[in-house]
Amino acid sequence: AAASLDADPFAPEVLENPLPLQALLRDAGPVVRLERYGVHALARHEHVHAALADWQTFQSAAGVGLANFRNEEPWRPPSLLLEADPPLHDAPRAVLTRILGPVALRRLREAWAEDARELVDRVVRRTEFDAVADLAQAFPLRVFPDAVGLGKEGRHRLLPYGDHAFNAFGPPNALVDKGAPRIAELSAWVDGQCARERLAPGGFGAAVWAAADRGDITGEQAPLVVRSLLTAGVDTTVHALGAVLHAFATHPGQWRRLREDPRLARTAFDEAVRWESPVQTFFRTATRDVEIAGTTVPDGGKVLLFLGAANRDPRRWHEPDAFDLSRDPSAHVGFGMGLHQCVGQHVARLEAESLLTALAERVEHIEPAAAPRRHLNNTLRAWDSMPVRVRLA
Ligand code: HEM
Ligand SMILES: CC(C)Cc1ccc(C(=O)O)cc1
Repeated sequence: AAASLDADPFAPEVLENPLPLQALLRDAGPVVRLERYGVHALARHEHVHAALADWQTFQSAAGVGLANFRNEEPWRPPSLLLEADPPLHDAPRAVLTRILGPVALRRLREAWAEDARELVDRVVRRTEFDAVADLAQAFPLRVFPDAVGLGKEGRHRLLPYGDHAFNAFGPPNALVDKGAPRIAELSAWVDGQCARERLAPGGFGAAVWAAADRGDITGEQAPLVVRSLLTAGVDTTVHALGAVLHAFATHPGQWRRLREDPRLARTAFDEAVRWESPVQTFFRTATRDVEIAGTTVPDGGKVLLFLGAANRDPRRWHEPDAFDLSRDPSAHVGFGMGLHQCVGQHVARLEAESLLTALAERVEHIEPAAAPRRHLNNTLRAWDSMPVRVRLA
């Protein structure tokens, strides 16, 4: 029978430092029973990868959180991408694939590079600042809402909305309770921003509505597809940028490598997504009694995928705990894998490339100025603050 643990992956001390539990889960066996939540956990790269690739057996339509939509009401109408299986998933996915694809993003490259240079010039002049507030949060919140076509008012609601959405994938714990009082107001605002008339021409949102006009998706689906952008597109990139800045601030040799070869910016970002895994975990639901490495997961059983653990699995990675720009990080599962693999990953990479390239031009050295402070979330590995000191080039 599978090993079983009474550990709580969503306990504050584990969210603060998940590495010990990740190692415990990987070494306990290919499948581990988490008694506390009545779910099975996969933490080795091989099995996480296999489950993500097998969307028929491990579905998303019953929700990718602990809540099982087969017998529980979702807290909001399910996403047509994240919480849908084919065929419902197909058209919304095809629409976003085109809108967020590398070709479509070329038109944003120069504007985002210029925006990053302006922001970096202003921030690094202070030589000491908070890399989270002044860069990791500031840059995405400058460029992404504009790219979607949001109005100027109320953008400060995006982060807390996403923070609650990511907490809601976990169990109903104190972190979910923390976001509950505001979520009705935040949801009303976010849902309002998805209406056709609220979205500026030329943005990702307007492009979704244009797809509805062409009949690629229906008019009822269009606002939900825009909601996906607002839910998934902010907190993820904010905390991934926090991760790459923290990686460079604590690995001066890697910063030197980037300065010598700024083309490494994209690789550096994917290596940081592997090393830190801003999205640590989420679930799938078994669509039949399925045997994994000798353990049977029952039909309807929830399977918790530990992306962060898989991204540091010594069975797959040489020196997994090292942040190393010389490795090829492309097999990481930090963006997922297979049918539901992140459709916004090219947007995230362009944001990171813009910001890191601007920083590498201006900053000769970056280091921590004080201990950083983590932001706890049931799904996201995140920072609240990261004081840094820089020496200008
Ligand atoms: C570094 C930043 C990001 C990370 C780490 C990340 C991570 C992920 C992961 C792990 C998944 C797979 C979920 C699953 O398999 O159930 C995913 C899916 C998705 N992401 Fe991202 N994401 C990021 C940025 C973005 C951005 C910027 C957008 C929008 C512009 C976005 C939109 C989506 C959507 C819509 C899905 C659902 C895709 C589907 O189910 O077909 N993400 N993301
Ligand atoms: C890592 C994923 C759980 C991020 C995410 C969140 C929300 C959506 C949506 O479609 O609302 C899509 C992707």
